[in-house]
Amino acid sequence: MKKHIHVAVGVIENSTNEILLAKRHAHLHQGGKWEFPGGKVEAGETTSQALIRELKEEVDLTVLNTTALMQVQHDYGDKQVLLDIHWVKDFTGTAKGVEGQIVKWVAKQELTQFDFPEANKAIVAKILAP
Ligand SMILES: Nc1nc2c([nH]c(=O)n2[C@@H]2O[C@H](COP(=O)(O)OP(=O)(O)OP(=O)(O)O)[C@@H](O)[C@H]2O)c(=O)[nH]1
Ligand SMILES: [Mg+2]
Repeated sequence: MKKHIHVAVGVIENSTNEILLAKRHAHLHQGGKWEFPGGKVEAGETTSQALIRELKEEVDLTVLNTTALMQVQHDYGDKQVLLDIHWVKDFTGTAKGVEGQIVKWVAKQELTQFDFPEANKAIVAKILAP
């Protein structure tokens, strides 16, 4: 049976309106592509709780609050994902790739130049025309 996974995804925006991207490790699903940091929602967590946990684990940011932005469902063939995307503007700390991944703050207009997983096209469109 195909795997269905629920993913909390953060569009993290800093005070100069840049968005944080991370590069997925080559061995992961959709490896080598850029992503918005986040990860799987675990049993008993809200999306916001999952995102707050993941952003600490992955990029060492302390998030105080998130706001729901949109949901995107996508079938990769091997896997079906439900991306639950939240805006994150309320955080402290300095972003770093805790798991050795490259992280980068990018101006919104430059987002179209990055190679994202297919499901992310709708997210980039929403960021550019909210
Ligand atoms: N984090 C994240 N995942 C995305 C994005 N777009 C997208 O299709 N995905 C997919 O959603 C799933 C998220 O899984 P993940 O690898 O981040 O999950 P995780 O952090 O909990 O990792 P884990 O597998 O080590 O527990 C992957 O299949 C990934 O390909 C995105 O922008 N950010
Ligand atoms: Mg992840």
